Amino acid sequence: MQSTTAVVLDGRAAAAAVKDDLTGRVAALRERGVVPGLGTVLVGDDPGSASYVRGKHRDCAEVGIASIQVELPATATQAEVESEIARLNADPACTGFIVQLPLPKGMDANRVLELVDPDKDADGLHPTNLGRLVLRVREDVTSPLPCTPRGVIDLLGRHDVPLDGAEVVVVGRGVTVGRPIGLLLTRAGVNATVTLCHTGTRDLAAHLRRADVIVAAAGVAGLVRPEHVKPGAAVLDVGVSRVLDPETGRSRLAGDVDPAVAEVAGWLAPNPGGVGPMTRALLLTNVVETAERAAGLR
Ligand SMILES: Nc1nc2c(c(=O)[nH]1)N[C@@H](CN(C=O)c1ccc(C(=O)N[C@@H](CCC(=O)O)C(=O)O)cc1)CN2
Repeated sequence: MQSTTAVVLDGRAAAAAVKDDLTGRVAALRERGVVPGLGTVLVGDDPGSASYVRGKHRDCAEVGIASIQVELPATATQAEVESEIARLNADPACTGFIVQLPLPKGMDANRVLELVDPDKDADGLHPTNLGRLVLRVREDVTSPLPCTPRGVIDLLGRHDVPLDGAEVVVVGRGVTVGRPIGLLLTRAGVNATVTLCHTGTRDLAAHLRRADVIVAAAGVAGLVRPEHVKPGAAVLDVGVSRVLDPETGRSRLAGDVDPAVAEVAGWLAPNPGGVGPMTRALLLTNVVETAERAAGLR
């Protein structure tokens, strides 16, 4: 039995609080005749992606956001996906939408993301919205922000994890987490110093050992081990990969962080139960904020 010392950054509890707040805001919008609606575009039959999309629509039902679900087979062409994007851009019932990533091999995901109307970009991944995040270092960013990085910062803030002047090491340079999170964490008012590590990083262990905060989003099971973590550091496990469980002989999902890190870290966002539920909650937040802006409430 391991003795756990880290404070758990409980994403399920935090997401419940976010959704509770959103429920009241959606009701206020509905009173004004505005019904926020989230659209999702799911291409292919990846069971993980399908399950994430189902979760997003369950969340919508909980807070009163309408759901629009588009599903295309793995054989769909680029043109078919693009025509669904055009349809959602034009649909007044859809106030925000996402394209579930990853798209099947061979599809140009960047082109698809660029076709989403930036004012309906519930993921904050359109180049215009990412560009606004780059440009607005000191003022508030009033455009949608990428959901997972926003969830990470929200979770840290709720637990008073110090970020001002903190050394943050992010592992993974993907577009949904690694690349945008540095932009959010280095904004004036947050003031973290961010190192973005990736598969080309020469001495990852050395970077990890000096971090006050580690955000592990590499998709490599058990990558961050207790000997990599400075005592008292905050560790957020965002990575997901599939591994073979030697005890059951079955494959299962695994995070990037060895659970034994809880004995060294000051705070730990586990996976599952940490950042994942916040990704979903902040997606709803983006949808509600977009509708509030359109209704002149922000
Ligand atoms: N268009 C996007 N695609 C993807 C994103 C994204 O933000 N936008 N992120 C990930 C997947 N993702 C959301 O889409 C996501 C991943 C995990 C979870 C989650 O709640 N996980 C649970 C565990 C799984 C479960 O219980 O079902 C947890 O961590 O506790 C939510 C959303 C890639 N694609």
